[in-house]
Amino acid sequence: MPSIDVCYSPELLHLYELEGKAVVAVDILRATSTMVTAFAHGATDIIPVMQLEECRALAEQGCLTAAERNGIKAEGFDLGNSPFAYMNGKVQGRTVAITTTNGTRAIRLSEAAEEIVVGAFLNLEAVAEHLRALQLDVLVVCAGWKGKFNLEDTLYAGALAERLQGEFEFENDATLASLYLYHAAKDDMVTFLRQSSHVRRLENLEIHKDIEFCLQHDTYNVLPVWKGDRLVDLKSLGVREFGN
Ligand SMILES: O=C(O)[C@H](CS(=O)(=O)O)OP(=O)(O)O
Ligand SMILES: [Mg+2]
Repeated sequence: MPSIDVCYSPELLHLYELEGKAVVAVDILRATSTMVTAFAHGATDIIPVMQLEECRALAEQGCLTAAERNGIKAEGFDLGNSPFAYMNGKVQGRTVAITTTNGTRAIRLSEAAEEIVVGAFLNLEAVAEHLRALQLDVLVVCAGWKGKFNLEDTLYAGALAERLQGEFEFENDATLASLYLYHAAKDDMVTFLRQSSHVRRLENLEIHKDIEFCLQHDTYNVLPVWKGDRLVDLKSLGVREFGN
């Protein structure tokens, strides 16, 4: 039986073997939720990069550029990190180059893995289905916040563990702890997260709508995976609700 484990921060990745594993990179608020939304609304591919300058330079290759630092859209870029900015047709048929505070870092630091999948509550079942078919050991890599633990990515790890329970062995207590937290939170995650650091940090930025949206389960049948130097959607393009 394959296993599932959870790494609470990209800074802890040196403790884990990535070779031969499937990494699920997650940054619920908001980078990976936004990437999933971008694919659901027609983005052809996404290039996650770590630095603002690297991202800016990709405009010359015809990319739409998206950048966020500390919750705010960085100046001079086409888009920020709100999923709602990706729903208006702007990304249809386009390559999006994106850099965010935490999420793009989690993806790029996982490149030694056999497979990198981008996870969010929005595409939870699409990722679970893919992992069942792959039969590789899984490591959920939480983006956290600036190297530290966060609650929302841990809840996602718990939700994925719940979907895979019985089919994947729980590698250690990190998976179990994530699952217990998810059980405590799942009936009302918005309230559960009210005291969390991200929600408190960004409460003045009026992103409550974003938070509620990013906590919705199974909205999109989208499966972003790392291919070469970018993310592509294995389920291909277009706006689809789950099950269609
Ligand atoms: O835009 C976000 O939600 C966060 C901002 S912050 O780092 O929590 O201030 O960035 P992300 O890379 O999506 O975690
Ligand atoms: Mg985050």
